[in-house]
Amino acid sequence: MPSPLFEKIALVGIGLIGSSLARVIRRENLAGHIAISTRSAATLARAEELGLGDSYSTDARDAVRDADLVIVSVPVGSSGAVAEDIAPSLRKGCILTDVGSTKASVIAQMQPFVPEGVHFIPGHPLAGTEKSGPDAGFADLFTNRWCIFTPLPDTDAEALEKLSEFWRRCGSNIDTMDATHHDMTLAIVSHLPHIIAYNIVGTADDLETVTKSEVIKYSASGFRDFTRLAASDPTMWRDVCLHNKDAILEMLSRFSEDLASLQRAIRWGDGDKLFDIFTRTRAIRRSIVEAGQDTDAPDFGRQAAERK
Ligand SMILES: NC(=O)C1=CN([C@@H]2O[C@H](COP(=O)(O)OP(=O)(O)OC[C@H]3O[C@@H](n4cnc5c(N)ncnc54)[C@H](O)[C@@H]3O)[C@@H](O)[C@H]2O)C=CC1
Ligand SMILES: O=C(O)C(=O)Cc1ccc(O)cc1
Repeated sequence: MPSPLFEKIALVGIGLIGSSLARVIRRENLAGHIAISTRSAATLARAEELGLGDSYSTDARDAVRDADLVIVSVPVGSSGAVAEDIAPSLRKGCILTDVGSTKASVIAQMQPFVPEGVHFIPGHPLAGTEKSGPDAGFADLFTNRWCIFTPLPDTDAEALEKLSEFWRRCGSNIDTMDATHHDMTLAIVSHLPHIIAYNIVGTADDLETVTKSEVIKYSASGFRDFTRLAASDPTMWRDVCLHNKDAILEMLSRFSEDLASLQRAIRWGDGDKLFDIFTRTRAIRRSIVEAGQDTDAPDFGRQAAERK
């Protein structure tokens, strides 16, 4: 077993992502000490019952003191308040990172509070589920998933490499990009799918002719995938929408234009157009599967291991 990468890791927020980190940090022996902090006493008590850490506090300042890695895993709208709270207790030389689904807003909220000598490296693991809370996490969540960093111009290369090594040991592949590009990309591949899911499930629920029991009865199809996404945490997704507003609105307007074009093809019976669009999108799915990127495939783990 290699020696721990960090002496003390502080996890601020112990929901799906924080608790998955706690579990993989323990399994891979990545920290000499895991300090856990979260706002709610009940959540903290549950984390303790689950044995996720070595120390527990509702006071984030206590948890981060002497930590050489601090990971903030809270809804993106709370990042600024957390940064302001913990700033005076951060150890000089420590790495401060986050896992938020949006990056420009998190940087704007957190950076002003980052003390001189602390390495702030914004991050985002592209791994998750519709579940939340400390019971929902699992150690393999990050296996063969991307973790994207959006470093700032003055980010220390050594600190970035150390944090990359941490995420590699959590099982992830690393990529870096600027925050604006991240937010645009994630708006289309992650934020819009969730918004569309919330919308379609809400629409179905509103329809008086499609009673709730029919929604349940016939949902063993594409609709079922939407209901999974639409069960995602409301606080988290409210914050994503409010904090990636411009990119989401841009992608929604493109989406609406393309949907209107599809609607027109259906209205006018333009079968060729429909066939062309559906053929193009099928090719995209096939290229994902052929590239071995279909993480839902039953043998994805094996395929990924063989590629390494
Ligand atoms: N759920 C997912 O699939 C993914 C989520 N993310 C990001 O990870 C972050 C955390 O999400 P989850 O773990 O899913 O959420 P969660 O709802 O499971 O957990 C959030 C945690 O933050 C704590 N918290 C909330 N406000 C706080 C505050 N002001 N101070 C201290 N603690 C606070 C809660 O008590 C809870 O422990 C979010 O920023 C989200 O955008 C990133 C990748 C995937
Ligand atoms: O559950 C799913 O399908 C997800 O897409 C999970 C997810 C949600 C938010 C992120 O920022 C990253 C991953």
